[in-house]
Amino acid sequence: MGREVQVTIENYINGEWCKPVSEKYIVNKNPANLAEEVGNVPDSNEQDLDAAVAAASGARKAWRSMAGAERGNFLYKVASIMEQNVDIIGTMMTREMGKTLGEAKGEVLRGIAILKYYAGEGMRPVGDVIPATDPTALMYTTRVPLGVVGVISPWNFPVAIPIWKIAPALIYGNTVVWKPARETAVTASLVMKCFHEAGLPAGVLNMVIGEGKLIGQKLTEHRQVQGITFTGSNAVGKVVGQTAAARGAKYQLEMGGKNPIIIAADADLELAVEATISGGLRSTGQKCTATSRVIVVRDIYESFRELLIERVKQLKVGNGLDGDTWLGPCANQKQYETVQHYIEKGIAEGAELVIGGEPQQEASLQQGYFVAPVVFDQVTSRMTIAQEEVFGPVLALIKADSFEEAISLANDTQYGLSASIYTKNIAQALAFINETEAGLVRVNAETAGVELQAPFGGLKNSSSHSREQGQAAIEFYTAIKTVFIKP
Ligand SMILES: NC(=O)C1=CN([C@@H]2O[C@H](COP(=O)(O)OP(=O)(O)OC[C@H]3O[C@@H](n4cnc5c(N)ncnc54)[C@H](O)[C@@H]3O)[C@@H](O)[C@H]2O)C=CC1
Ligand SMILES: O=C(O)CCC(=O)C(=O)O
Repeated sequence: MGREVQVTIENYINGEWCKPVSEKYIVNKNPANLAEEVGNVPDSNEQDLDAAVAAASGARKAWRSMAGAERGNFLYKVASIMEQNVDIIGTMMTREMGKTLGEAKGEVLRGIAILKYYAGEGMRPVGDVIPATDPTALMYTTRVPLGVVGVISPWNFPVAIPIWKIAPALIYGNTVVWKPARETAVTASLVMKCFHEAGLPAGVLNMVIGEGKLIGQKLTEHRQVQGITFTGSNAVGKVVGQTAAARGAKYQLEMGGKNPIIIAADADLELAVEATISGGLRSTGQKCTATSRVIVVRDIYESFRELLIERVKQLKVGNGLDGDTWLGPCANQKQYETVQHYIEKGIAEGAELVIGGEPQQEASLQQGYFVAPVVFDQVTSRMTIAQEEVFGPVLALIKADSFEEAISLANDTQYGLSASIYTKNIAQALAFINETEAGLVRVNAETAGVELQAPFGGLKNSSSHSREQGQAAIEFYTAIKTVFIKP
């Protein structure tokens, strides 16, 4: 690939592709090769956002008045268009944020499955009939959409996360203003193109690209936006929640994790090592559900550690478009610097860096944000790398004297998104399920791996205590209306 910019993308407002009012653009580069410019993306301002919110407000009435099945048909169409573009969207995702092509295409397929799932929601029951105290009356609940929903999405799952927010918002009758992460806005525009080609009525879904602290913040503050759904960092999530709450808007936050895997004394070590690697290092560790703390019971600590290191040595770091690459680069400069910061912090606080972290020697890797996957040994729960979200290919090994101590270490964090255990002992598995403070608990499976038909969300500081995906999504995107009819 040369230095030339590949594409210039635009905002999508009221059914049309629009230049940003500022006419300013930012260049997105390939994190695997910074010489490659992937696209020019709009640097929008408040006027672009106002136009998008006005379009979404204008489209509300007609969209919510349609039958659910009719709204569902649009989502089926989007899914079918996306099915024809899996390679294009997947390849762009890899070029724009670095994850391997296999993972990127897998994510597009997941987006398609989510669209189909929510398309079907348009035909499923809403509400209950509730006996009224007056036997001649009919009392029941129905659900109404919130109105305009603001979707603020991150760069780590640039297709699946926005779709798991946009699809339920639309099927339940809301209109949407979407602010994708600027870092993956070209991929976002390909997703938007699928909605456009499906013939969605003008204004129902709008996309404005720009800096989070401007467009995201203004979207959150906007009086004509009735709900805000956010996935990203805890620092920004807190501000989004406070801003929305201050003006009485509904909000939903999915934020960080510091997810533990417990390796019990009776675990199948081969399987546990595979799950640790897959959960911790796939997508270069940039998942909110990524395994970052590996809590191993003393009896098997040494054997597990040796197996893990041997296996990590085999992982091939490289450009995600190359077929033999297992691990791509960090997605952007900020993320790369964050990972370097935590590696230095881990060493400074006395953890032993057993493998990884060193600069890449291969010439082809010098131009990107590559980090060799890291395993830290001798980590204690009070160290920064055991407490703060790294969001990179860094595993922290923590030794537990007993199963009980392993659970208490697992819970020793402000976060509570996902947690897993490897054990063959049913009593231990049940104790883990009962006592672990996490919204997603997995036995003999890795910490990552969210299923679209099941509720997803965290405890403690990982979320605003709401749930996304599956039928749980209806709770955020609608309000209950209780109806009483007397003949
Ligand atoms: N839970 C998750 O899946 C994710 C977690 N993160 C965490 O966040 C860290 C930093 O990554 P960032 O990309 O900087 O995350 P971020 O929280 O800044 O970005 C997430 C989204 O929020 C937008 N945003 C930024 N400032 C905003 C504001 N003031 N008001 C409204 N929206 C705003 C961004 O443009 C993006 O669309 C990562 O190292 C990781 O720890 C990042 C991405 C996803
Ligand atoms: O584990 C997954 O598949 C989903 C991860 C996720 O939701 C995130 O990183 O934001």
